[in-house]
Amino acid sequence: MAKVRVHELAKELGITSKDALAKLQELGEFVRSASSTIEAPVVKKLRDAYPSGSPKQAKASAPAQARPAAPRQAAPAPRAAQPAQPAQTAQPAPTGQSAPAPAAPSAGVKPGPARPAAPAAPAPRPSSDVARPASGSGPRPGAPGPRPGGPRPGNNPFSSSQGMQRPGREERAPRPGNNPFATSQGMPRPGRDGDRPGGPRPAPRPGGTSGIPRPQAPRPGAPRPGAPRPGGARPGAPRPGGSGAPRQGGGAGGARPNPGMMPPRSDRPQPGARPAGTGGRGPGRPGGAPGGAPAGGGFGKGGRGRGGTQGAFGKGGAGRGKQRKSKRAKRQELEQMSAPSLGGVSVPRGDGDTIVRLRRGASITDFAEKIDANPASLVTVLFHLGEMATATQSLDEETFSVLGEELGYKIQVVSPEDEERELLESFDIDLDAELEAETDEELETRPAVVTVMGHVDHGKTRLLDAIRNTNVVEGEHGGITQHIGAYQISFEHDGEPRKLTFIDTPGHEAFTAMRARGAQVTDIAVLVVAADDGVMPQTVEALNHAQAAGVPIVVAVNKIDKEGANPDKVRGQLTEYGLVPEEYGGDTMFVDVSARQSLHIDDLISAVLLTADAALDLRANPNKDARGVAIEANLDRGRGAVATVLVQSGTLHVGDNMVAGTAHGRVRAMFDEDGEPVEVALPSRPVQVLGLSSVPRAGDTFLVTEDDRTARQIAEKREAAERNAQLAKRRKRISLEDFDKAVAEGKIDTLNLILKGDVSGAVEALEDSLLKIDVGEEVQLRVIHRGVGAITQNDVNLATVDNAIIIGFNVRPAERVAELADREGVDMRFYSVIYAAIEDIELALKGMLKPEYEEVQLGTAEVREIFRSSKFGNIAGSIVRSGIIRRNSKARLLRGGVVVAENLAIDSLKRFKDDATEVREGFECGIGLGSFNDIQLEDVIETFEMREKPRA
Ligand SMILES: Nc1nc2c(ncn2[C@@H]2O[C@H](COP(=O)(O)OP(=O)(O)OP(=O)(O)O)[C@@H](O)[C@H]2O)c(=O)[nH]1
Repeated sequence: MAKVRVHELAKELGITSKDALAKLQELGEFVRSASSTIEAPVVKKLRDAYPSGSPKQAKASAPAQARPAAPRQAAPAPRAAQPAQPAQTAQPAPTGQSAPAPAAPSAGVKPGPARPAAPAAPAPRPSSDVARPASGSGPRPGAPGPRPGGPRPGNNPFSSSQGMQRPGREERAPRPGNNPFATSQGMPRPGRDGDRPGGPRPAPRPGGTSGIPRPQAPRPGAPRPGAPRPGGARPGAPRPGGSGAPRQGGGAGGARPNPGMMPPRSDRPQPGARPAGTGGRGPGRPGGAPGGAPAGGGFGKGGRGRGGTQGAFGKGGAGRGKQRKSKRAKRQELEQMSAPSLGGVSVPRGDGDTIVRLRRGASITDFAEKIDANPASLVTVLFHLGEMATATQSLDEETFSVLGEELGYKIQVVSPEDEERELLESFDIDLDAELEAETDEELETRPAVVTVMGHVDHGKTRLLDAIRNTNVVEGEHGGITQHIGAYQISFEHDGEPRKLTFIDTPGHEAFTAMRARGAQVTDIAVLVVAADDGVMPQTVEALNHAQAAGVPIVVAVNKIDKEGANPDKVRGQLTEYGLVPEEYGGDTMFVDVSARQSLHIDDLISAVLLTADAALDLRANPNKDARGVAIEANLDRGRGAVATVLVQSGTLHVGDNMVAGTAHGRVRAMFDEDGEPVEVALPSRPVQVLGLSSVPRAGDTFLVTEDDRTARQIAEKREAAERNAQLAKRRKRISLEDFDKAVAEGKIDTLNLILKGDVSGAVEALEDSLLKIDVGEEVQLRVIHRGVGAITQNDVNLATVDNAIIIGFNVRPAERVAELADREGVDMRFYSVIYAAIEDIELALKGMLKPEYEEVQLGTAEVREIFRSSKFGNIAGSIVRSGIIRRNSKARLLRGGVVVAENLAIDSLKRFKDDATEVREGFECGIGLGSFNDIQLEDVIETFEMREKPRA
């Protein structure tokens, strides 16, 4: 006679399979699942337990039986993930709303009692779940394991959670990650759930714990249970394999065994690190702890036997199963011990402190590469954390940190400088280590590199010419002098020939542009101030740039030949900016010169040399592959990419393989500033290089590699990184709103400001007032630059380099500067009232500034025709009357000048048959307003967007 299965017997007795299983467990019979067959003696035992077939008896006994399990849950967990158990115990707590208190622990142990209680629960449940408790009171036909409430995806490797169907997914609010228009691709931020309209989402739990929102307890399986995950508030977040509460049996040794709770592979012991295992492992062992029903959810050893009956006899079957295991299986098992199974995939797990460094804009594939995981598995894990991303899609820092935290890794998204360092390290090139390893013997003196800066028309170009003509030692150059971006002169100083390199691109534009790329080229700055004009806004700007870069300054007081020249006034003025002349007891050298008349140019050069000798250690190792910076570059019709590079260390030879930024190639030829061919270029030597594949940017670093392949690969990697970084949204540096966050995270402790105003008095007043703000101990306020006039590209560059915020007082950005600031993520603020600026800064320092938004109209369109589509609803054939109509922008509908519908969006936008992103004034288009269909002829569709409001 065929052996009877648990569910059949349960049916016969008029109880649920679950209750039958619970009862069996209580009776000391270890049965794996409802579909397991049981031996006659066991059948009898169960029959005896239900003489009248009343399920009530079974239910009544359940809490008592569950109770012993409770201490287990509370017991200190031996494994890292086990402390996650509180989530399980916490889970049932809300169940108590509808079930008696003892049911709480039992829910984690044994869902039996919880389930009957559920029908009384008013909590919202998805229909399938609601149906299930109802059936729980009577025999459940044909439930050989999976519950009738729906298929149990337990054994489905693609299933979202091993054990249970995931509740209420479809009724959840769309995750931001799935929204292609979302501003961040990220996960729900900490605390965001609370902000969500309607509060936390109800997360009906499958399997009968009733539809209660998950408490914001540490997720079972979270590596650090004490630390709630940033996304921890996602109530309905899928649970990793077998994780706690949803699988009611998970809590205490899988007291309610169920195939759905089994790990994807029956022979794989669920690592203790995963939640269900926390309960399942120990007590699941045959003859285990109190309440320790074996074979818990397939985690216990007893559950490993193939047939259902083995389960009923516990130990024996398990033992044999173990013996039969092959070495390979054992190895796999071992591997799995450290590989949490989240959503049916196994991923190598970190210990919580393992640091993984990723480039900005890195993708899942990059992360997978670092932890030696399958990218597809990580995609699945991420999906289970509520975020959808492809393997190659760039993720932001927060998404990575959530993913990393789940898997036990600390993710560090590295800065472009670190990124560059790491990129080179992957080619076994460590420039820092290389420099550090250089001994004094290897280092040789190199010429100083000088940049000339100053206000417009104060004579920078003229001075550079004058200096160039002072090239007295090697005066016999034969070629035609040409501008290549830099030149070198030889000069006799103290009876010794000395060389100096001048960057021939006057002004601080080049200077900051290079600094913005992380290239520190200049050793010394010559600040040119016209003696007849005195200190002017750009003088101050230049000075600030040099000081911010920590570069010593020599002041050239120019145009002393002019009438009205007052060099002393210049000295006095600059003293106010911290440049105190030597003759006044300071340490800055001032030299009065006339560029036009070439007066005292020698003195100026001597002053530069003296300052260099006094302040700088100008040495480099010439005996290695060259490293340096591209100063400028252009595409020449005949010669291809022509780049002027400055060798900073090593020696550059014709024939070397080099990579400069994203350009690479073999040095075909080199020329100096006189157009003369050069074979080798030593440190501090600027040369024009031919042979690169493309044009590098000013400030791109270059280096010589052993072979052309390495050069090419570095260039390609840089290009890819750049592309990724672009994709990973624009760089957000620091804004007033997130200043406090950055401080809290320890990223910054100083708020750098650049102040620009219409008149100097206002700027000074603003600065004075700002510096009076009491900012407390932890943060500092620093004005790194102040000036009069429009906000320039230089201001933005400086803000980029020094992570500053630009305050514009009665001034606006110059042309294209706003775009640049936007691209670089520089926060610019405009004010016309000083106290408003002060108030904002103060609020920002206290972390209380919130952005304000205002509506800005984009355009209007008049409806001329209505197309009815069964698929898309009504489409408004319209003509754009003003501005532009942009897809996905917000919209409202006006009829006769009256708003008839708000909160609409341009859901679809077409020009004839083609999709359009935007349609301009005067053009016709088809507009779909989503599900809104009440469109009439002559209606006006008005579109607008919300923009951050500039503070007055
Ligand atoms: N009298 C006199 N005029 C000078 C001297 N140096 C420069 N100039 C004049 O000042 C004007 C501006 O000189 P530039 O060298 O072009 O000044 P700059 O600072 O390079 O100017 P921008 O490139 O516009 O920033 C020219 O007409 C020069 O001839 C000087 O020492 N004496």
